[in-house]
Amino acid sequence: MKKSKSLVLVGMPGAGKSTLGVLLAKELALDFVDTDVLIQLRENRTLQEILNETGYLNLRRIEGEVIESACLPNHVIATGGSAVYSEAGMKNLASFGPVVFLNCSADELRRRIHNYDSRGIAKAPGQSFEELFEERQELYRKYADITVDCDDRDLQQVLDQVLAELEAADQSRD
Ligand SMILES: Nc1ncnc2c1ncn2[C@@H]1O[C@H](COP(=O)(O)OP(=O)(O)O)[C@@H](O)[C@H]1O
Ligand SMILES: O=C(O)C1=C[C@@H](OP(=O)(O)O)[C@@H](O)[C@H](O)C1
Ligand SMILES: [Mg+2]
Repeated sequence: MKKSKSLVLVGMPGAGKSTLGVLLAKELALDFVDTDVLIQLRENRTLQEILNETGYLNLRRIEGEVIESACLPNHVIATGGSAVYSEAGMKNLASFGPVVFLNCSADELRRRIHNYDSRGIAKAPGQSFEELFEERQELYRKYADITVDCDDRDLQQVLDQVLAELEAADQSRD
C-alpha cells in the first residue's frame, strides 16, 4: 500500500511547528491539523486548564491517546512539543508520512519564547528550560526522518528548506 502524503512536524515549543505547518499545507495542497487543537476539542478545555487541573503527566497521557488514535492521511500535522514522549503516538503519526524535526538552538528558542513558565509546557515543576531542551533533543532526533536547522532562518527560508529536503528524500527513494 502506498504511504499517505502526510508530513509530521516535531520540535520544541517555539520551533515554528504550528506557524510553518499552515504554510506547508498551502504549499503542498494538503489539509492541516494541529494536534494541540485535537486535544482541546476532545477535552473541551484548554491545554493550560488541563495542566493546571490535572498536571503535566496527565496532559502527556491525553496527548499520547489523541495522537495514537488519530487518522490523518494527507495532512501536515503540527504536533505539540511533548508529543515525542508517546512512542505509540509517534509510531501512529509516522505511519502517515515522514517526521520533520524543526531544530532550533536553546538560545534561538529563548529569543522567541518569553513566557516559558506560563506557556503551558508539559514539564516537571522546577525543570529548567535547558534541562528540558537536553532531555527532548534526544527524542526529536530518535523520531526524525528529516532534520531542518531553523536558527538564522526566517519562516520562508525554513519553508523552502523543508520542501527541498522532502524533494531530496523523494528522489533518493526513486
Ligand atoms: N523561522 C522563524 N523565525 C522567526 N520566528 C519564528 C520562526 N518560526 C516561528 N517563529 C515564531 O516563533 C513563535 C512560535 O511559533 P509556533 O509556530 O507557535 O511554534 P510551535 O508550534 O513550534 O510552538 C511564533 O511567534 C512564530 O511566529
Ligand atoms: O512542549 C510542550 O510541553 C507543549 C507544547 C505545546 O505545543 P507547542 O510545541 O506547539 O508550543 C502544547 O502541546 C502543550 O502546551 C505542551
Ligand atoms: Mg504549536
